[in-house]
Amino acid sequence: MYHLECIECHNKYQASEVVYTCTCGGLLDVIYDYSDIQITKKDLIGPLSVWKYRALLPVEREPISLHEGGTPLYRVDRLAKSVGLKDVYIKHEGMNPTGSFKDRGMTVGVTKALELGMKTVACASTGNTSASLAVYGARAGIPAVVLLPSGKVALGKLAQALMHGARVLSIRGNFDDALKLVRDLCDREGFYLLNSVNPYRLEGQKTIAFEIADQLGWQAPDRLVLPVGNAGNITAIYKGFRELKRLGIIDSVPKMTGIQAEGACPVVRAIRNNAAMITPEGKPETVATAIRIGNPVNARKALIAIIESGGTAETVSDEEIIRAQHELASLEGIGVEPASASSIGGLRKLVDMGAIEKDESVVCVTTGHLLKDSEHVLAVCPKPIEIDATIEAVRRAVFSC
Ligand SMILES: Cc1ncc(COP(=O)(O)O)c(C=O)c1O
Ligand SMILES: N[C@@H](CCOP(=O)(O)O)C(=O)O
Repeated sequence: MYHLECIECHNKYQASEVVYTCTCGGLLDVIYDYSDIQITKKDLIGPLSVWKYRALLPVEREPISLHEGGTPLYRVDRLAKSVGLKDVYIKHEGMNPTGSFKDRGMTVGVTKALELGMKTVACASTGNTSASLAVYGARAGIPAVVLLPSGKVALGKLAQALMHGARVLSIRGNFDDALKLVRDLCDREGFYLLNSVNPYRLEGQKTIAFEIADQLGWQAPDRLVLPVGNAGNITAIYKGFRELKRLGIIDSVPKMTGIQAEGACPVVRAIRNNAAMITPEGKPETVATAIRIGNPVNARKALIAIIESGGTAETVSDEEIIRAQHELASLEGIGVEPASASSIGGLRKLVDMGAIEKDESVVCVTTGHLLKDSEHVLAVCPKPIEIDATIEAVRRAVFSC
């Protein structure tokens, strides 16, 4: 049993209602009757996947699934040494079916759409959400409409949305404008909104916490570091860890640590200013297009997650993001898109500042795959060396520095 509840005024809504925010404007959470959920570590033996944790997911029907979740948790000792820590892991969400963590949310969200009898799904996106919605919409056999900020979406993501048959609208405006428009469109046309303001979508994403704890032998790391854009993922993962603690499966919740780009950092500013709410930024800008967001819809939930857990938030420059992306790729063989690399850049910066203790165990979430944004890769890496097709030319090119 579960219902929706406003995080501000605690007004309750039935699970069967199509509602995204409270009448007071507050964000909603899915609240379970936890006394009804009798799961122990023994019930959770078996291969990882989102649907392994079905007892903690708000869905009754057969899921629309492409085997999402079950992503690797890599121990990264060379990176750890380089930043000055002992225990660092990467949870590589780029290994999901469409190459980002959004699939965890969409498998639950699109399944919920069918359960609620919705006929069309829609979202605004900086790229990954739309790629995932297009794929899961196709899998479910229902139309998807996606609104993207014109000229600011990585080609790999755009290609996914197009190939999987979404109706792709390129908006002359930024992501925040597109989100406002799609919310209006969904209200007017009865489309099902699958941005992270939809609390059911975030339920899928909380399984990142379940998997990390599962992979660490039912222990939480001391700290979780991840990029923050629309701020849904940090709140979803925090909820996941809190639920495990409430059920007695883990003993502690990690310090939730959000990283934003310098040019799009309303959450970091709010944390620095001890503010209860963010001040939206009108012109967000960063090389990490996935987190080029000035008015994160889940800001209130994210601030609560960071403050309650004893975490923090920090910015990284575009140069730091690109350096971290190179470092993770070359030191550890893990290829991620720029937004994801911000968590590594942020980790280094926080260690240098003394804000992370040397003996903390840290999991960085890398949210999207390197190949999502190959134009960026080609722009920041050296060009291939073009030579004649002779062994002499090959040897000269191999051995010259
Ligand atoms: C690759 C990637 N990383 C990070 C984020 C930020 O996640 P959130 O919006 O949940 O804060 C996004 C998009 O939202 C993304 O696509
Ligand atoms: N980076 C996101 C932005 C939208 O976030 P959402 O979680 O609210 O859907 C994207 O990939 O579009």
